[in-house]
Amino acid sequence: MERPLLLVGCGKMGGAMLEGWLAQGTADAGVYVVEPSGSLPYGLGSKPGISVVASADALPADLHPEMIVLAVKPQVMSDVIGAYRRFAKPGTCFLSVAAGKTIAYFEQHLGDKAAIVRTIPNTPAAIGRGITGCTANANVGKAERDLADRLLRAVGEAVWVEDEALIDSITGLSGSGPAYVFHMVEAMAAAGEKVGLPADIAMQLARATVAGAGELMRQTGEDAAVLRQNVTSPNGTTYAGLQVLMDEKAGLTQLMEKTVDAATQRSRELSN
Ligand SMILES: NC(=O)C1=CN([C@@H]2O[C@H](COP(=O)(O)OP(=O)(O)OC[C@H]3O[C@@H](n4cnc5c(N)ncnc54)[C@H](O)[C@@H]3O)[C@@H](O)[C@H]2O)C=CC1
Ligand SMILES: O=C(O)[C@@H]1CCC=N1
Repeated sequence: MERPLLLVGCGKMGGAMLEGWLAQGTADAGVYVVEPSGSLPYGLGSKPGISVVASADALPADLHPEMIVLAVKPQVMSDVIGAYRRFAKPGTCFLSVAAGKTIAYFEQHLGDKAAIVRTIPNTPAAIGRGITGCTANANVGKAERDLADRLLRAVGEAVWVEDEALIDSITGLSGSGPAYVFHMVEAMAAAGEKVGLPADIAMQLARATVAGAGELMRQTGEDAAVLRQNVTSPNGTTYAGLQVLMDEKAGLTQLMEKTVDAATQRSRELSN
C-alpha cells in the first residue's frame, strides 16, 4: 500500500481483520484505528504501525487514507458516518462490513462520487478462515477493488457479486452461518446427553466431530454429499440417523431454508 488504512471500529470483526492484515503484511503503510473504547482485542494496540484514537476528530488533519474500513454496528452507523465525509475524495475508497447497510445508504451520507465496497465477512476471519461476500459501486476502480480483495483475502476467501441484493442472501448464509454451526454443536451435545453420555464427554464429542468434519471437507475439497455417503453404511447407524435429519417434510433442509431466509430478511430490514 502507498498510504495508510483507516479502521473505524475495532471490535470482533474489525479486530479480526486488523490481525489478518498485520500477519500478512498487507497494511505496510500503517493503520489508523478509531476505537472509542480505547482497548483493542488480541493486544493489537501495542503492535508497530498502529495508531489508535478515540474519535474521528483526533485523526491528523492531513490524513489521506487509501481505504477506510467501516466496522461499527449497523445501528450506530448513522451517528458515525458523517465524521468521515471529509475523506470522500479521489484516492480514498470506503469498505463497509456492516450487515444491511446498502451502497445507496453510503452514497447518501458520503456523496454519490464516493467509492464504496459493501461486504459481509464472518467470524472465522479471526483465524484467517473467513469468507466475505463483496460488491462495489461504479466509482470503485480496478486498483481499489484489488486492494479491497487483498485486505479481505488476508482473513480468508472473498466472493464478489455484481447484484447487491445478493449481499443480504450471503449475510443469511455465511455471515450468520458460523452461529448455525455452533448451535448444531450445542444441539448434538444435548442429544448426546439424552442418550446417556455425561455432559462434558458429549460436548467434547460434538465439538471434535464438527471441527473434524469441517477440516476433512476443507483439506480434501471433496463434495459434502460424497463425504456424507462415506460415513453412511447401507442400513447402518448413520442411515438410521439421516432418515430423521433428511425427512422430506421436517428435515434439516426445510429448517435451514427457514433459518437462512429469516437472517436474509433481517439483513434487508436493517437497511431501512
Ligand atoms: N460479528 C459478526 O459475526 C459479523 C459482524 N459483521 C458486522 O461487523 C460490524 C461490527 O460488528 P462486531 O465487530 O461484531 O461488533 P463489536 O461490537 O465487537 O465492534 C464494534 C466496535 O465499534 C466500536 N465503536 C462504537 N462506536 C464507534 C464510533 N463512533 N467510532 C468508532 N468505533 C466505534 C465499538 O467500541 C466496538 O469496538 C457490524 O456492522 C456487523 O454487522 C459482519 C459480519 C459478521
Ligand atoms: O448478527 C448480525 O447481525 C451480524 C451480521 C452477520 C453476523 N453477525
